[in-house]
Amino acid sequence: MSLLEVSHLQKRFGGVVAVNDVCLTINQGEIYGLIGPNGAGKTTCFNLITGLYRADSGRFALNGAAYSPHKIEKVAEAGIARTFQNLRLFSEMSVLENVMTGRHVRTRNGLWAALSRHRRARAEEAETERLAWHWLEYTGIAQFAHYRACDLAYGHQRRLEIARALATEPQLLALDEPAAGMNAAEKVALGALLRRIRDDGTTLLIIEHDVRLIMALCDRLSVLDFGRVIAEGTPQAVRRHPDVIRAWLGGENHA
Ligand SMILES: Nc1ncnc2c1ncn2[C@@H]1O[C@H](COP(=O)(O)OP(=O)(O)OP(=O)(O)O)[C@@H](O)[C@H]1O
Repeated sequence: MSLLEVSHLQKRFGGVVAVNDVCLTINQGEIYGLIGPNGAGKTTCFNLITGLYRADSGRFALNGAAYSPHKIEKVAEAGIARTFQNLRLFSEMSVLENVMTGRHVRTRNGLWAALSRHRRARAEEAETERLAWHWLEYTGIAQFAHYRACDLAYGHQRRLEIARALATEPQLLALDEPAAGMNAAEKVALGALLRRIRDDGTTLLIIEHDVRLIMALCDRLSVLDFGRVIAEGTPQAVRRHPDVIRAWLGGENHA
């Protein structure tokens, strides 16, 4: 069953058509990849889906209903959470507090009420903290809960971004280059975490330059080139697609 359908998405920057008539369907419970050479339109596509940019044209449907990703908060409320290629943590806040900020999307009173002394807000805040601990355990960084985010090792900061995104209880978790800057062992561990997230019921959308990792991880993927989808399907099918070989993977390639 489809979770997110993107139809005829278009985005220009001046004379550049960054995303050109892109259609894709992400099914519930799968890991879906977006790959392509530099400048292919992956980030733009991702930013359109997650509300950072506004499309010139095109439509989105989430669980079969129209979805308009105009505002970041609306995107989170709709059940889509994302991480950023360049980490966007609250670097002076603790690891635990960072995850709690993710959870505030789902609480009734929100961050400001939580700062007040209202009894209901206090109870909600205790629940927020309990859930934040859960996500820290889940992502394997609970032992760093009281560190400042900026004092974590890079690989752990990436996990923290994932923990914070999971705290919003997303239906779709969108990850922008989650393996960037990681060593081989960290990538293997990341792959295991992402599979676990999928197996526990969250759908994933991933942009990643490490083709070997994404081919091993994704259930299906789309390949973009010059803003267009040139191939879509399982890693096995995509890897053999002549346009993909020509446009990008080529030669001894990384696949
Ligand atoms: N904010 C912007 N202003 C102007 N042009 C942009 C902007 N963002 C992207 N572009 C252009 O749109 C095209 C697609 O860029 P995009 O960043 O989406 O590609 P990408 O596949 O994510 O590339 P990379 O792998 O290098 O991150 C490129 O030609 C890029 O120069």
